[in-house]
Amino acid sequence: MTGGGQPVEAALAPVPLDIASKLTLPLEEYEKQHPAGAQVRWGIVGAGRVCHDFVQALKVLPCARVVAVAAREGARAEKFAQRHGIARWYEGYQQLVEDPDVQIVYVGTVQSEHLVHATMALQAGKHVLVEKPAGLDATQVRTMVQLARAKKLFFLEGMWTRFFPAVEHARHLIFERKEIGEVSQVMSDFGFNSFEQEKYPESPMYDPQLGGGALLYVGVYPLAAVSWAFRGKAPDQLVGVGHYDMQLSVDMSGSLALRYGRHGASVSYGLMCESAEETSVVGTEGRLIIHTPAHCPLSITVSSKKNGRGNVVHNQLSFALPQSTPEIAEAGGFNYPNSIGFAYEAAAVMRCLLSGLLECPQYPPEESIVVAEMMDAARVQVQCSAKGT
Ligand SMILES: NC(=O)C1=CN([C@@H]2O[C@H](COP(=O)(O)OP(=O)(O)OC[C@H]3O[C@@H](n4cnc5c(N)ncnc54)[C@H](OP(=O)(O)O)[C@@H]3O)[C@@H](O)[C@H]2O)C=CC1
Ligand SMILES: O=C1OC[C@@H](O)[C@H](O)[C@H]1O
Repeated sequence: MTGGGQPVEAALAPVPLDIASKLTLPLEEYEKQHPAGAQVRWGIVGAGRVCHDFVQALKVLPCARVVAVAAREGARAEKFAQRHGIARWYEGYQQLVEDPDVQIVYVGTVQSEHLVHATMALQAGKHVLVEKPAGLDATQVRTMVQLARAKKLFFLEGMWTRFFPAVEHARHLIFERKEIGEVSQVMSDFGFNSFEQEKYPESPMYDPQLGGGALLYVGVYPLAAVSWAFRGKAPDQLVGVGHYDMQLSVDMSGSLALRYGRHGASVSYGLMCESAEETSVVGTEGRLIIHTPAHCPLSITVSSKKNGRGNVVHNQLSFALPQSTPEIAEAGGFNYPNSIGFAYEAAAVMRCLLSGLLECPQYPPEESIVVAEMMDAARVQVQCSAKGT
């Protein structure tokens, strides 16, 4: 698309990971690059908490326009539309994906429904940004990727972490400036006390039928972090243990070890308590820490190794979030930490659409599949360990 909102016709080859960091731009620069008056018209599937946060973040991007929202119940969609000044609302998602004014659909529904709703949108000829985890397993993710490619439509799993300037800069320092040498070890964790925000046991977060559980909700983040540090490669080996809530049959925490040739990674995640939430990438000549909250980070420390054990020089870098607006405050702020940072992901998506790219170099579909495969492997291991088999 060259502006003006025509559908993307040409599928372009995915951009190699190496140039991902060259797409890092301050938000104003994204806007300047767009042709005058260019707009991307979003439709929102779901009227829950993350949909609210995503729509709030779009408000800092002049190129973004939300034209419609849909919920299972009309009254809920209507209330959401009124709150955010959205022109049209629908009862049921099908009508939204058929709305000719919608160019890209944001799927923010419960995890078990991502495949259903992303497929619905792609079948209707709409580009798709689907919340993490894209699917419940690798087969589901492959199905969506294949469909998007067959229809020459944009598809991205909303692994929003990738688009935070802190992460894009970390990748630039590691892979282009080779600041820490060869990546050798990665440690990443994400845990929070879900009982503070989710009703137990009613919340979808604890319902295996709705895609609940620690691995799919939070384990996906440290696994995706390990994945970028090892350049999207699949690990040679993955072993893991974890804890299950036996009454609900849902996983509540896990610890995984991964081997990549002679290199390795460790990952832990859980829904029962708040962890330090850092990602640490250790190389032969230094290390880089993505500071907490590592799934939506604002700072990193690069440490260069000098001669002699323990002799390192640290350099901390901070990246401010986009500035909020009175309009955002009036609509009730955000439900989740640093959600205004959804603007980075949305800006990158719109930049792709406006320049005809059907896949985001920051998180190519192949990598979503690799991460889903890791989760498939982890699930088997964690289940066995939890059941003592
Ligand atoms: N990137 C991020 O930082 C975050 C991502 N997420 C992800 O967003 C997704 C939704 O999470 P969140 O917004 O917190 O959840 P909510 O419970 O607030 O919203 C759930 C949404 O799912 C829809 N839905 C569709 N079918 C069902 C069903 N059978 N049962 C219940 N709900 C259904 C609801 O639809 P309707 O409105 O039509 O009633 C609602 O919009 C998850 O994939 C989660 O992992 C969540 C938080 C932050
Ligand atoms: O992705 C997420 O899913 C669960 C949320 O509670 C968490 O904050 C988040 O970012």
